[in-house]
Amino acid sequence: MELRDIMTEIDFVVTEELSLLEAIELMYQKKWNLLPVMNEKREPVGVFTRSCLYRMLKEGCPLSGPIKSYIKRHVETIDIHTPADEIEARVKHSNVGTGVVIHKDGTVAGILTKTDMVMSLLGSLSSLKNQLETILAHSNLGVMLTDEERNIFFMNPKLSDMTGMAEEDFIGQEADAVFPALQALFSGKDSIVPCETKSMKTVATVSSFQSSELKKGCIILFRDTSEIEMMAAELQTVKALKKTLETTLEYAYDGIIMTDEHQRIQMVSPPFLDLFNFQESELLHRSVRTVLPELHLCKVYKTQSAEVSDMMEINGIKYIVHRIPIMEGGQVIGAIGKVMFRQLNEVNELFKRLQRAENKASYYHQQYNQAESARFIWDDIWSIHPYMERLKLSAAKAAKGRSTVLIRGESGTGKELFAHAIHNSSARSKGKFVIVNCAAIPEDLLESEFFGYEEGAFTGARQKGKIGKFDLANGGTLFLDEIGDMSVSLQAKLLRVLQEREFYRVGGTKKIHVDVRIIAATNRPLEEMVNDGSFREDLYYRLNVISLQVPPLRERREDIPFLIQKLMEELNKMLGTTITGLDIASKEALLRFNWPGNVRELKNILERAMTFAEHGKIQLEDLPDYMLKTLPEKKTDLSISLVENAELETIKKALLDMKGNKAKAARLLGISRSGLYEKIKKYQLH
Ligand SMILES: Nc1ncnc2c1ncn2[C@@H]1O[C@H](COP(=O)(O)OP(=O)(O)OP(=O)(O)O)[C@@H](O)[C@H]1O
Repeated sequence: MELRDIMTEIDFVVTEELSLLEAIELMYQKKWNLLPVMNEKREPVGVFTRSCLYRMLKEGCPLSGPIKSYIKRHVETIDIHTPADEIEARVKHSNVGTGVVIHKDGTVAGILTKTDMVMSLLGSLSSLKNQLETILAHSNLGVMLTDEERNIFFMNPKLSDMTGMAEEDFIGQEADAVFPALQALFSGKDSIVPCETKSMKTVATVSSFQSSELKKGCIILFRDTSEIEMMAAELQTVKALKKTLETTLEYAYDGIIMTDEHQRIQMVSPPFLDLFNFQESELLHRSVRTVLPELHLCKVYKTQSAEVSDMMEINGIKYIVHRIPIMEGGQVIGAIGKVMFRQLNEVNELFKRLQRAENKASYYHQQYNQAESARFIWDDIWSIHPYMERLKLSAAKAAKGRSTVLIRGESGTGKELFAHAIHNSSARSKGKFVIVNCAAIPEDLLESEFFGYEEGAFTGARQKGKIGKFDLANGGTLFLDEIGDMSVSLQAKLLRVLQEREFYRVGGTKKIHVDVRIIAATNRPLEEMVNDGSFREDLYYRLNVISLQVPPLRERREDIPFLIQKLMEELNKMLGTTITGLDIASKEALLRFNWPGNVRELKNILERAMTFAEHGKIQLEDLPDYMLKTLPEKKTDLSISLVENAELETIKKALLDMKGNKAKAARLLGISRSGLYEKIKKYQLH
């Protein structure tokens, strides 16, 4: 097209006197984009464009008066020698501020351009384009642009990665031919579609664009779903972990509290809430320092190290607390507080039990070390009962001689104690005190236990031989406990040794002479056994040279309080306890009980009660059921008044303090001896 053709479409207007307003009106009326500008000789000097007008309006140019001066300032002429076709091209493609200057003869004088305007517009457009390109290049979304016909004209590097194809392979292609899945997007059926690409799974979304400046078309975004799947899986794991943690906290035996890096409470276990009587809402997201200062959890935020097994006291109750910081990258990002409370008593109890067991073990160890030597003396036989005191005196006298002693009495009355004390106060006290429990050794071993055996006496027997108890006790005392339980045949052998003071070892031929003192004990009715033939009469007479009868506890009830006191002192040492006494009810129960097992039973019951006692004193509930159930009824004729009761207690105490000495007790009480005897009779204190 000739330039002339362009210009012929435009009416030439004399603009010398043209006001701006008129120029605008003219351009709008004629729908012109260009307004040729003529000089006074009606020669065209330039072209005025709509954008020039807009700019003038924006800059606040007066709406009247000639525009020539403005044109002179803002419109410039380019080189006249510019080739016509280039000028034509530039005119055609120019949007703003460009015009053609035509000479009177119709030849082109040059191009008028608003260079500064065009350049700045182009400059900002290109920097915007650069920015867009950078964003698209680094985006982790695949981006594809299509024109109105859905032909691809752009794709970013990420989409090349996703598809494994170069940009050139796509450009110009129809998008839905390359990705058939996109048809559903273009048709509006789906707003998001899965799209299999070569290297990964993606989903695609589409949105259309339309601009007067740009072409119409679509933007298609491809998103890598493996990332989303990974995030979803991670989220799932986090959710599962949270649930596990919540369940653990719910069933944790201890009180547990967790805080974040700002010391705000994030989680609390139900036992913790129970313990401090809180609702969860009162603690969650609040500062642990404010709501639970006594926990001192903030310490670990400073020290950054765990504090394990600290003792804490809240409202007078002791707890064990662990404070543990949660660290990440050398920073405290939270803390855990663990309060142990329920186990504390159990731990204490276990600890106490362990201590008792240890004490007991060392006690027995001590006793074991003392075996084969008599451990007890007269002072170890605790009693205030006059009969017992007399018995001890008689036994002490008997100890001085060489005669055999037979100690009779119910089980647990202290017969063995007497045997020890007799040995210890005898001339043989430096010799061994050897105990044989005739009821505990199997019948067929009893003989070898007594007399020992020679080397090689039995096949399979210990080749070295064995020394018997008689041998062992040579020069000392042999205590034959439970003598009534010995077989008749062995009774004969024993009798022979007692008579001849000599014996043969099992399998031996050599006579062995011994100097042994025999003390025997039994709770069996030997006389009846002699009558029915189960105990040899001659042995009975041989043993029954000096006979001591130890009375059962129920026949010497005055001894009970004294024994309780002494046994408790001993047991406190042995068990490591600090029990100070008994309450009235339990004391009364112990006094009333019949004690079939005598002192041994009393000792066992006290040991058990002291183990269970929790308040420093034994109470009724600490005594065994079997005992409480078998308590004899209170004697009605003994029902006494409060005053009498006080009197009875005072007399008992006086007797106890004076170790049963009635004369001293009467003096202590300030009454006559006969007066005391009367009271003893009245209160059946025998
Ligand atoms: N008077 C006492 N003083 C101190 N402890 C006593 C007294 N009487 C008995 N005991 C204690 O009672 C327990 C039983 O005593 P012991 O073994 O001497 O009785 P026993 O009559 O020999 O019994 P068994 O006939 O069953 O052998 C022992 O622990 C002993 O220390």
